[in-house]
Amino acid sequence: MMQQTNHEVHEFQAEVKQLLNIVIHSLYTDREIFLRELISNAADALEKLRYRKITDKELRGGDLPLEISIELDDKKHTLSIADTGIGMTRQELIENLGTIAHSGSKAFIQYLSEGDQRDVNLIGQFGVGFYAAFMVADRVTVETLSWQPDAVGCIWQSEGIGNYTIDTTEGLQRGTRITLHLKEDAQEFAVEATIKRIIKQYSGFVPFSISVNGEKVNTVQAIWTKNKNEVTEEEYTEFYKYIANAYDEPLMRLHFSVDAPLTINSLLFVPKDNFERFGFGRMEPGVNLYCRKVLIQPQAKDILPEWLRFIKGVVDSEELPLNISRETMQDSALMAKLRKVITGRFIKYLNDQAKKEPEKYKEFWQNFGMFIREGAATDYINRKELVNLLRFSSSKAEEGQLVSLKDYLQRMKENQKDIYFINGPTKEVIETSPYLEVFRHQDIEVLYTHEPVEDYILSQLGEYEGKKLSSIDSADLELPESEQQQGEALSKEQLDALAGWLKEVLGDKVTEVKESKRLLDSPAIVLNSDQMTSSMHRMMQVVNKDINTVGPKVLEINPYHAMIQRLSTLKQQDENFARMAAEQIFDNALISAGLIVDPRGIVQRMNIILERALR
Ligand SMILES: Nc1ncnc2c1ncn2[C@@H]1O[C@H](COP(=O)(O)OP(=O)(O)OP(=O)(O)O)[C@@H](O)[C@H]1O
Repeated sequence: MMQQTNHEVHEFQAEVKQLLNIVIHSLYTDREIFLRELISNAADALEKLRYRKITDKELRGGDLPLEISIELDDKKHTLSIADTGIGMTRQELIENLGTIAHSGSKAFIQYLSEGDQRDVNLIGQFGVGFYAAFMVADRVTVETLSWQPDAVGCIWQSEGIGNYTIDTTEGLQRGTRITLHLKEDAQEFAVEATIKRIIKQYSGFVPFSISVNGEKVNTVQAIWTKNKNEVTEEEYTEFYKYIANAYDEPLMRLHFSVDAPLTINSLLFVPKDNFERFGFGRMEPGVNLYCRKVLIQPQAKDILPEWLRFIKGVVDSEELPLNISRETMQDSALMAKLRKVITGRFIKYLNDQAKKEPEKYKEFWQNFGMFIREGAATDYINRKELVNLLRFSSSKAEEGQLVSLKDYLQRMKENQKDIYFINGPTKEVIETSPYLEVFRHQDIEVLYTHEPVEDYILSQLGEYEGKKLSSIDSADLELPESEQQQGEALSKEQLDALAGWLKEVLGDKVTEVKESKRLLDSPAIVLNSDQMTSSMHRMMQVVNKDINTVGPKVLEINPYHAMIQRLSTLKQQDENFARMAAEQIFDNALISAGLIVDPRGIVQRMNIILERALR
């Protein structure tokens, strides 16, 4: 190996420079969060060491107590925070404190640099925590020695502008000491009372001893192993803030213990916000796996199904062997059992919440409904229960009111065989579409779906409690019996002739043209004869970047509609113009179905039609 030079100058990665620039040059009210970020990194390093101790015999400083010590010097205006965790090698220093690896962080920096008063409190959630030190310091020194027996002690230093240096050094003990040389306007952070208050506020639940100038300031406790009535609301909230890296209160909480088939103590939280909704990329799982209060795996991947990645919390099971390796964890029967119990319990909890606290469930649904839908679409084991958690708006729901399949079932008409649904981007758009006409007329409720995945779930499901689930843009729909429409209509012969002619004009775009039994006010409607709904077709158009991927449609026409009657006459008098009108009627129907139509043809046609109308 090449001899390392003692002194090296490195440049920060471009994203880090950008981030530091934001951190240094903007004024934030909550600068004190920097401390929580550093404490949380120290605690992570200690957790990792605790794990190493179980798996690696060859470990430096095996007898050192696992703790965090903060030293303040209000004369020199410094704050230092030391931990006896895993430390970092020279290479790790370069990777960890010179670059940003997490892809979500890049999106986050983008977000921060776009607004004036962006919420910098989000910093901790995007893996850029360490750099928060530069909110209060104009120089930061990191002294560190890795747990690995052959590692060399290193000193990292930077003023947060452009570059940093690394030197090697002797005489360090295992772990990391970070020293902040406080800015002139941040010298309150060398005051003992201030620091103690901040620790109490943000880091009360760090599971390692924290001392300030030699005096211990926190009480270490694993509240998930306690009884519910022994834990206060404040303790729960504080614990949540600690494990979820959050600054607010959780939306929901589930604390439970089971003894069979496994001994489990678990404390799970649903956060207030869902960052995935805002385009910050896919969330990492947020549940830590413990065995008798010892962290076995942080952010464990296999303890919950993927769609539950929004949950933060702790699962502690006595049956987990302490030295279980991450590989065996993945496919062990034990993990599968744990996953089954916890997932089942959480789904049941949500169902109970929906009954007990409907308003809260509504808030949950608005933020996290996407995960429930994902679960219902992908998790075959739990689909049956997840379906009960789905919510929809509907033709009978008030603005903002949510309807479950069960609600629908309860108020269904006696002779009604199907549960009807229809897709569309919003409630307003759906309610002006022709699909609803006959259902509104007969006072039959229709559920509204807004995402293709909902249509996918409902069609996969096929039926609910013995009632068929039917999309009302389907061609072969068994319509409820309705009374004959009144008024003037095309005769049977006229209708057949018009339908035949339309089929010829529209060619491959339609499989069939026929009289509609479901229209009252609209001239025509397009329907699907495959198993897809129009929103699924639309998604295909977008994914394939080709609007022609929509298969042929069934076109139904309304013989009572004046436009259809005139078209029937016009096709004899001026066939060219009638063809144009027919194509326009068809395109209008596609648009009503929410499909993408080539605007060029429409505009050209509309100009000719308008010119004639304005004559
Ligand atoms: N005290 C420490 N001991 C050992 N490694 C550390 C320490 N502080 C930081 N690191 C390393 O530096 C990396 C970057 O830290 P940073 O706070 O920027 O992000 P993070 O900790 O990964 O993300 P988050 O703050 O969201 O937990 C950490 O992942 C860790 O590997």
